Amino acid sequence: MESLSNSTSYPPEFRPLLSKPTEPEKSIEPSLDRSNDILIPVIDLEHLDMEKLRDACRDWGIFHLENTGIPSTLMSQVKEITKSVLSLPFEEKRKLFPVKSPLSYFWGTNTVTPSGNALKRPPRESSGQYLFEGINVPLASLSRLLPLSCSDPNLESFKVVMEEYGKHVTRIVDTVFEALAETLSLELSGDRKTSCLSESTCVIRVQRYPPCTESPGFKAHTDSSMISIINQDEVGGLEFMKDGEWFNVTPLANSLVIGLGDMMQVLSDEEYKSVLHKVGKRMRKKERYSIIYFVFPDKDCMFKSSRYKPFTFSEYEAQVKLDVETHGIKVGLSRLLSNP
Ligand SMILES: O=C(O)CCC(=O)C(=O)O
Ligand SMILES: [Fe+2]
Repeated sequence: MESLSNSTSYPPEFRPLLSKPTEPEKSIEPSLDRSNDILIPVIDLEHLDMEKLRDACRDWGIFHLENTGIPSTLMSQVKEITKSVLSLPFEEKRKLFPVKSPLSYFWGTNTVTPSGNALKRPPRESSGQYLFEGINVPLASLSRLLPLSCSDPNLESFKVVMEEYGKHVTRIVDTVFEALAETLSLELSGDRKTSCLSESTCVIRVQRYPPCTESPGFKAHTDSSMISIINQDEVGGLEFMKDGEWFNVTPLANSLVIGLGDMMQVLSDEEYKSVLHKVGKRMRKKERYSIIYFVFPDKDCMFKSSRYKPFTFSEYEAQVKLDVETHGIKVGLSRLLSNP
């Protein structure tokens, strides 16, 4: 059972909503509909089956990736250090990862754009409806953690482990992206490929969802990324939409979840679709952690396709940010249709 002794590690708005340890323990929460568990395709990175990969992308937009080559010790370290850092007292997280710095701590869905960037303003009152918190870790800015790391040994490990994890995921993304290009018969030059998978804009986001009776974690959205690599823990809660219905992504040990983002939808000329997903209600007594790696194109990467007006990635990001700030939701690619 989760102890509430660490409730001060949560934002004050979350605290009244956390599950009480005195509530009766149930193995399955009534709100967690197991009938919607579904086995998404499992792709073996060591023995890539192109046909299976194409079907997974065309019919699902989301799949498990196994045999990723990430050492199991590193996987455990990533999870442990994520837990340690996010369990620091709330005020300490704010101090260590200020809102305006690249390595920023955020909480509540209204503080983060769907492309994974923290909005530069404090959370609104209404942010209590979806409860989660996280730290944005742009890989290119990790070295800035160094001066901070003397003050807390956790931070030194956080930096080292995230850098190591980042290297592995970059390798994985490279292989997966090349395979996807092959399934689409896309002839991409080296420069185009580098521009589609910009290392300078890659972001890891570590997230924590509190034990909570009623509130879900993250509202339905598509990612603005090319590809997102979700490392969810055994608590589960990740859901996606297929043929108009929500399904649970049942956690699969030793694997990563690959989700296609909006930029893959455009690059593939809609052969593949970005996956609509959310984090729903979970086991009420358990915290949930996820580590997500978003791969974005370069800011000036230009996209030309049959359905959309030509645009650069930074134009898309700006549109998404504007929509989120003015309407509270991401409108997404439909903004850029050539024939709306
Ligand atoms: O926490 C998760 O598993 C997914 C969160 C998510 O979809 C996102 O951060 O874009
Ligand atoms: Fe997402």
